[in-house]
Amino acid sequence: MAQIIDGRAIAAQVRAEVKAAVEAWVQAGHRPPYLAVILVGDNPASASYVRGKTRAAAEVGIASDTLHFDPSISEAALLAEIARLNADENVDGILVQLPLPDHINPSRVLNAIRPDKDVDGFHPVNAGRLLLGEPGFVPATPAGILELLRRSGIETTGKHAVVVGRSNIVGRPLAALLLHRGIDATVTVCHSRTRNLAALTRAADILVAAIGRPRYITADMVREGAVVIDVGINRVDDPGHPRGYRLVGDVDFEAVADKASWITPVPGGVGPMTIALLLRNTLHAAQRRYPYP
Ligand SMILES: Nc1nc(=O)c2c([nH]1)NC[C@@H]1CN(c3ccc(C(=O)N[C@@H](CCC(=O)O)C(=O)O)cc3)C=[N+]21
Repeated sequence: MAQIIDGRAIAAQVRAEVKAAVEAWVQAGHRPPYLAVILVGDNPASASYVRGKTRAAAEVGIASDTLHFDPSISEAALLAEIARLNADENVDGILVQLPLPDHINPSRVLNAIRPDKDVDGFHPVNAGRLLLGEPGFVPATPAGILELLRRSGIETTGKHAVVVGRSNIVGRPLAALLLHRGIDATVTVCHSRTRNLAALTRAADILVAAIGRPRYITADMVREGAVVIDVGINRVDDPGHPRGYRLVGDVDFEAVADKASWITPVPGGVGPMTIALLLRNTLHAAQRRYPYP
């Protein structure tokens, strides 16, 4: 049976560190870090993630506002809003919650955010810096995964990490991070067109599932003793549950836990780390630091 990587506990530790650093920053005479969150429309999952982020920010002493726009807002109006936040010296971090409505081009919006306020790390400048191994903002989910590995004492040097998923917010930046000096994993990136996926996932010392399909990774796809990181957050209907749904990951948890050496649960694994690392990025934005996890 695998050891469970307790993302809630590790995230609480990161948040406590951020809280202490924010206190020291304010003690030194600075105003508290400030995060502007842009939420367009009323996707219930997005609204709930945004509430989670702003609540967690308040708990560590980071000020924030959620700018909530009607789904009919034009791209031009949204860009004007970002220009205003870019120019506002009292705004340290800007986060545009994804997904955006279909009539808005997400890259045009993300590219408009000043890279030094881009606490999500989605701007091409930050993506490029990450690829080159230069200091910049690292997207919170990949940074959180590295922190989970590091704080669990899991060795990455020379290990074969197999990342399933090539999204701009998880798979690609995580692959870049795993290649960094000091982390030194050997990285394979798989995706929906990969042939014989199971043969590749079975070769993983560290398997990261960021596919977006409930319980896609089954026990036969996992090598005995592998470390399994589940990035999936899938809502599945569950009438027996108070919310009417339940969260499941991209990994068939019970069966895979029997083979793995370490595994992250869903909920309580990567999700809470995403929020904690966003807070750390916001602190670093306020300090005009280009961090490096
Ligand atoms: N611009 C942007 N930045 C993001 O970082 C971003 C985004 N857009 N769009 C959506 C995804 C998703 N995401 C999550 C954050 C926290 C949890 C989280 O805390 N999950 C809890 C459970 C929460 C619950 O119970 O609903 C857990 O896994 O334990 C999940 C998912 C950030 N995202």
